[in-house]
Amino acid sequence: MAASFRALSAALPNQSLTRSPPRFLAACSLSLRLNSVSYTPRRGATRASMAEIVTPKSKGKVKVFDTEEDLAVSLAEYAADLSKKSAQRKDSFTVVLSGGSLVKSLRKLLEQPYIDSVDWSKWHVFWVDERVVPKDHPDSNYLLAYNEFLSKVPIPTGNVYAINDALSAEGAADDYETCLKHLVKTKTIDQSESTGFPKFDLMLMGMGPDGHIASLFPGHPLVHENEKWVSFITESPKPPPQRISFTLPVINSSANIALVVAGAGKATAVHIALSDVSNSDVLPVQLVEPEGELSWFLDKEAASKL
Ligand SMILES: O=C(O)[C@H](O)[C@@H](O)[C@H](O)[C@H](O)COP(=O)(O)O
Repeated sequence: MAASFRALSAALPNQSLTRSPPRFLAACSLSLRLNSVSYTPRRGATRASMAEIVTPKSKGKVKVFDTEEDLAVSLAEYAADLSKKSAQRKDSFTVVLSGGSLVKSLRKLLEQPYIDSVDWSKWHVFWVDERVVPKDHPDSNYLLAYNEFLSKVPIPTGNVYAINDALSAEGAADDYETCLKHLVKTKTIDQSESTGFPKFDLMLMGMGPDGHIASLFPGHPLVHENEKWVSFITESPKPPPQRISFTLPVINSSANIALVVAGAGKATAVHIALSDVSNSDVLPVQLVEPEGELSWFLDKEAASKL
């Protein structure tokens, strides 16, 4: 698909709201269909070029952007739309963040029109995983999100749910689970009618080059935890070793999940996740199948093996 994508993106800049006829990509193990779309996001944002890959529903909607900058523009529009729809319906918009490069990709929400139009007072922010370090430690996902995003938007401080960094990994996981249970009881967080697990409005996650999501790593037993809401790991292959993580059933009870993946180092895992190649060790990312909608935001390097 690499060559087809390059050809398509070269053709995109001069189009406006046009959609080319679907193209079938013989090179893919899955019959992926590519629709090219050039669109102008909301007033104030710059134009972005994008290709959509049509996959079976369970694999989600896949958008491939020419650049990470275009990806960030579209991600802001996506998050702002969900925030608006949710705010029309209820008092809270529950958003879950991962660590890593995802947070930087949220930067366009800090610009117009979103910074003024999003109802930040309704946002409640959680972490799908957190490193068990003090909140002011450079490895802290909370610190990263605070520095890059949370300190720049008017989300009430009481709506930001960081872990208790005075506890052990096990203690912090239990404490976070108790916090979620309380918020489900008070109806700040929705609850899935089918699974009983919390149902977050939007989960924004990165993916590691090995196909891990949150702190669910390939081959680790935590991937199969299906009772707890939040669990812990003390020997994470990605440093630091001590982490807490939402479990897969919580992740999969979400109303919306965005997997935000950029860079050539992720291309193999993206290919495995979106194609039908059979691999003996299923990657955690392959197990993401939310109750609601799954959307992939890829740059062309991450999509280069599709
Ligand atoms: O705390 C963490 O380490 C993360 O939550 C982790 O799951 C991350 O999202 C991926 O490793 C992708 O990270 P990058 O986007 O930085 O590669």
